[in-house]
Amino acid sequence: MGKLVDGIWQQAGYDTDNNEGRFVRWDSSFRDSVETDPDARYPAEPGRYRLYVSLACPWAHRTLIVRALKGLEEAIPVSIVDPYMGEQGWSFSDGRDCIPDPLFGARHLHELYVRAKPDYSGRVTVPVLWDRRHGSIVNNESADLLRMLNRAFDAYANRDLHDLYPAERREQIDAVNARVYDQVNNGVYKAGFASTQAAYDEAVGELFCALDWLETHLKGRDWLVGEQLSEADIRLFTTLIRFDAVYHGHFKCNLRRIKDYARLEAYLERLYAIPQIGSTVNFRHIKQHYYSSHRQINPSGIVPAGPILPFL
Ligand SMILES: N[C@@H](CCC(=O)N[C@@H](CS)C(=O)NCC(=O)O)C(=O)O
Repeated sequence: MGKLVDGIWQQAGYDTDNNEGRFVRWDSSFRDSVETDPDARYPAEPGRYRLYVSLACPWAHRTLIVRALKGLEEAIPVSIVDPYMGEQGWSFSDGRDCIPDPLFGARHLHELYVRAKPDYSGRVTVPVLWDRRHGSIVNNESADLLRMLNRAFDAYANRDLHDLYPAERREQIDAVNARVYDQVNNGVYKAGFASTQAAYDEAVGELFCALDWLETHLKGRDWLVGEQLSEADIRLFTTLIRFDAVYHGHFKCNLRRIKDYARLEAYLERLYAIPQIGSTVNFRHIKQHYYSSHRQINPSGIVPAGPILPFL
């Protein structure tokens, strides 16, 4: 595990020492947008952009779901990193379900970051949307990428899909996203990487409080906001689907499993049953990545056999 400092790769874990044992997520660095306007710096064009993802990563997973729901597989090709994130960070390999980098034959994802910005300093994360024309990273923030994939590429989408962020629901979606991001999506990481008991207790308490709230919120509802799937559901799904298999054990989020929440479990199954969503889930990469990469919390790197789940 490491990061780039002035374009040079260095070993670096997550710094919790300066935050009383708390894991603090960094801000994404590349925040440009692909637009429908043909005169924009990054206009939507088929084949021009490439998405770099990990099938293990819940943030990257969001983008794969919207890409599949919209039928953008041909317009936006994808590279899939190896699930093991080792000393060189994310790497490309010819492992099962991996897709190497055809543009530069890169061995590691950090090579792309340096191509985009030779003096880049920061963590090297997925997802990444790469622009072949300018030879740069357009954006590496999944929340932004979801919005782009939702509308900007409509001219090249092979499937009709309703707006996942409709104007009349934005306020509600933003409110749900804010809580789900802090206490659930990032909440599991705050619990898993906490380096003091107090920081762990705080994160786990907030996480299960939020899950209890979601369980109540889903009473009489199929979706988090409104009458149809929205980006809020996709953002929650990628954490829920990993929960019982990884976060419960590896990140010590073990007060309950999703299986123990009747409505959340039914909701998770409803989402998983959507073919374009279910087909993006890869438990082999998910379990392999977390258990083998985070040696600070699982020194042996052993990937557990279970649990036995309906999805696995
Ligand atoms: N805010 C970013 C977070 C992305 C992120 O943290 N990705 C993780 C994988 S799950 C990563 O690439 N981590 C590499 C590292 O920690 O060095 C987003 O939502 O896109």
